[in-house]
Amino acid sequence: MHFHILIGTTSGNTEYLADEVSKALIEEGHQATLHDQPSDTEVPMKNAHWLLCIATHGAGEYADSIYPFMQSLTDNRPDLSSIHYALIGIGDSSYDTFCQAAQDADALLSGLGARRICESLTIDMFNDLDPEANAVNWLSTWKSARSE
Ligand SMILES: Cc1cc2nc3c(=O)[nH]c(=O)nc-3n(C[C@H](O)[C@H](O)[C@H](O)COP(=O)(O)O)c2cc1C
Repeated sequence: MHFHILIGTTSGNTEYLADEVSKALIEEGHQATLHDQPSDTEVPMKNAHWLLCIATHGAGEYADSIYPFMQSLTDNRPDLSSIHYALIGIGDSSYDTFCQAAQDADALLSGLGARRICESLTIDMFNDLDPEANAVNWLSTWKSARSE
């Protein structure tokens, strides 16, 4: 299966995490394409599996690299009914707006018809000692949801 990994990062932590997830998928024989500046000309907008890895910045805002893509979805409202997605939110629980961007992305995508296939993972950079390992472990949740 081919997975498109959409990265929302400002300072690079999420890119590192997405790389580790991508390696784990490839080791299992899947294809993975990393989109470090997602755009609707490059990310397949039909019949695709997306894994969004999104950090929250500002006061609950999308991280810089994915902000334009999310804005484009908000403005253009494409039909995403053939998209399956899963979501890893990255944030810091010392902020009131903990992982707000991932929650907003979830609401936006489901409102455009995309189907989330498993519970999202929330990574707390304040407390989580090994975020990359947590994300790779969580992949098994996603994989078992796909096989149902
Ligand atoms: C200026 C700034 C604002 C932040 N705002 C939030 C926030 O509102 N909510 C949250 O959960 N985390 C917030 N964070 C924490 C980041 O999500 C966390 O540091 C994350 O690892 C950044 O990922 P990145 O390196 O991929 O950009 C903020 C971090 C910074 C530096």
